[in-house]
Amino acid sequence: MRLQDVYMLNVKGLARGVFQRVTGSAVTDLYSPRRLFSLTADDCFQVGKVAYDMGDYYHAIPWLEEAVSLFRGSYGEWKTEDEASLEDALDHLAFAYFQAGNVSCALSLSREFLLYSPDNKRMARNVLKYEKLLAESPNQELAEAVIQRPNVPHLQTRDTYEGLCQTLGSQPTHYQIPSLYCSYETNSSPFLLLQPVRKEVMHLEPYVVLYHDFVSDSEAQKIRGLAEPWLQRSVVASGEKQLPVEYRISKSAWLKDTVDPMLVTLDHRIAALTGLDVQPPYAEYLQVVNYGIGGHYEPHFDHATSPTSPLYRMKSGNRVATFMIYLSSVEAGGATAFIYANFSVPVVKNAALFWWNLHRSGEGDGDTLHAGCPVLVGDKWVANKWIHEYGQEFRRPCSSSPED
Ligand SMILES: O=C(O)CCC(=O)C(=O)O
Ligand SMILES: [Fe+2]
Repeated sequence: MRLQDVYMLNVKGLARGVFQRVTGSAVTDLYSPRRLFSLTADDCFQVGKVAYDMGDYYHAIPWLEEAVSLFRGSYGEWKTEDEASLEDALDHLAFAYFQAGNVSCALSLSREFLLYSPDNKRMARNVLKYEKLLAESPNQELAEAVIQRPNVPHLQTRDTYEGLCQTLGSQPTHYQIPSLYCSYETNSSPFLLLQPVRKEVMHLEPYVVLYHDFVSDSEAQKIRGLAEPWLQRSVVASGEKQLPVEYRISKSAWLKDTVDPMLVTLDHRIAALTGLDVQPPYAEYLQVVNYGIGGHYEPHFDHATSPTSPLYRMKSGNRVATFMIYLSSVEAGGATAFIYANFSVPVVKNAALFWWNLHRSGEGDGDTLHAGCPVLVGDKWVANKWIHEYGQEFRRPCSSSPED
């Protein structure tokens, strides 16, 4: 349902196995599967039932509609794996419509139910109730109640966020801005002089750059393999505690440099490229993150915004910068969206995204609000290296100007 909302997918299409965004009359393919895997009536019923049980009729109705229409089409053909039937779907859909204020739909579906189960007393009572309601206020018949999508209270930036996720990172106008250029980065490091890294400036304020082929395929695979046995549901800082939350759905693991010498090499490469000190305690261990289908990280800041944040336990200040490596590709979805800066970066396997979270004054840069869009198809892996303020005093000198 999250995927359906964020990518504006239509239920009929999903049930047929296609991933299309439908806005008005425009239809865009977000993913073209090589083979169509369609959903059964029972599959659609199960999805609708999840929403129904939460009282979320906005999502329940289209899924139950699809279930009813598929069950109708195959009535009499009984599939052994089916848990539900046309009657179950009609029953749930009728009640969902009633709850949503559409009594006439509730009535006709209930009558249809009685054709198949004429002895059902509960349904017979419902039919009488709906008939009475309609007789009392005949306008109900016309009431095409529009149900609102359940609101996600903490996500005020939802529309911008979803728009940026839907474009899947393609923002052509950005490539027409001359200050956004590509170059070979050596950063005066002897290490990089021998093998420069291809740098793509994505945005200036906040400064966000993408380093292509920062790791090799085998390094990415190795990092994923090292983390895999340690993966656990991701948490976020909430006050002084760390908690699992709906707005961050992924698994993650911390990898100490002592786990494998390759991680030391990786640190040296990050240090050469950023010019920053990434030795503990000036940077955190590598955090490897895995998102499954529907996994996401809604808009957030990487730096602490409260003085009681557990991020300060390292006693090396706030997170001055983020260095995030894409350890996999994805088939669809999963872009990294910068909400206020209004751009998104597609998942580019082996590339690394770097940005400053803090101004030179030490103040958090509110324009770095960003998110990991839900994965539509695929298995997304990233690794975060969070670099702290202390240790960088001569590498990124501070400034009193709040703009710097
Ligand atoms: O997965 C992404 O694209 C973003 C991840 C992120 O922002 C984080 O882990 O803090
Ligand atoms: Fe983040």
